Amino acid sequence: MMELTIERLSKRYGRDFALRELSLRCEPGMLGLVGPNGAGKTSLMRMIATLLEPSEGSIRWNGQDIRAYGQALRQVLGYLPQDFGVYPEFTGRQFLRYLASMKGLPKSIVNRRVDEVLEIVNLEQEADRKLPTYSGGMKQRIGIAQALLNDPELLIVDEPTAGLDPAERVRFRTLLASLTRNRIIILSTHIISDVEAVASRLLILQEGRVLADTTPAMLLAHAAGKVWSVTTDPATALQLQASYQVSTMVNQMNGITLRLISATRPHEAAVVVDSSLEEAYLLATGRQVVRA
Ligand SMILES: Nc1ncnc2c1ncn2[C@@H]1O[C@H](COP(=O)(O)OP(=O)(O)OP(=O)(O)O)[C@@H](O)[C@H]1O
Repeated sequence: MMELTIERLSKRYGRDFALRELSLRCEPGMLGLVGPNGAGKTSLMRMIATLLEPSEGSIRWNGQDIRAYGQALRQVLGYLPQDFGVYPEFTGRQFLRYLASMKGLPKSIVNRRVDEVLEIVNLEQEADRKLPTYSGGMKQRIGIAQALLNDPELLIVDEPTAGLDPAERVRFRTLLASLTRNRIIILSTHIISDVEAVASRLLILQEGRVLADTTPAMLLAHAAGKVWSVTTDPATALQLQASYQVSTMVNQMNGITLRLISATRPHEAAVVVDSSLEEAYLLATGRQVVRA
């Protein structure tokens, strides 16, 4: 059995809620946790990882309160925090061996398991280099490697692609996609394309509340017919930008092409286009734009 159940979970700092009455039931697959900075993603993940005490509510793993698991939770949980620091004096391999013993892996299997996780994250070639010589993407892959040492059933990854270049992001995404079988992965990001192809479910948080509990397909379906493209002169483009949510604006030979989000036709020359997931997300989270 693999089931994470969260009921009416809240986190308060003084009078401010970082998270407010969140309820959620997760089964194997990837849950993309998306929302702007400050939405409450890190607070939620730290509470699931038992690093932060909830103000109210419960988190259960297979029916049992996670705090009751104590040390046994280390067998189940893998966590890559947002501010994952590495020890400069270690090589990748030494670092993983060190963490493996910290996590209580039996001595007899440490070396073998470290080799296995190095292979999973494709860092065998670089394993004997010192960590400060790693690129941002390689550091994040070492971060995933350490989270995988215990082959966790619940893997929590907080904003792993921040600071990575596009090629490293794609590579990291592919790596995570390969890990979704037989485990629950919770991945937080404010870059929707990070979870687009891999998340079976999207939880959109805003100001500590669940704005939508949905799937990429459902989010896209909701945006159908509401994304438009129009090519126009610079003055009209500026007017449209002031009145609508604009997702892209590209200078062309014959004017400026805008993609914008609107329930009704925003301009007589506008045509409906297929929505990207990012546009569907903008639609779901966007503030109501007051028409000029
Ligand atoms: N230790 C703290 N003391 C006071 N307020 C806090 C503390 N930690 C977080 N908060 C507040 O709680 C809210 C949610 O923060 P949280 O870090 O969970 O959001 P987030 O979605 O992970 O954002 P980010 O992507 O920036 O980490 C924010 O308004 C934040 O300022």
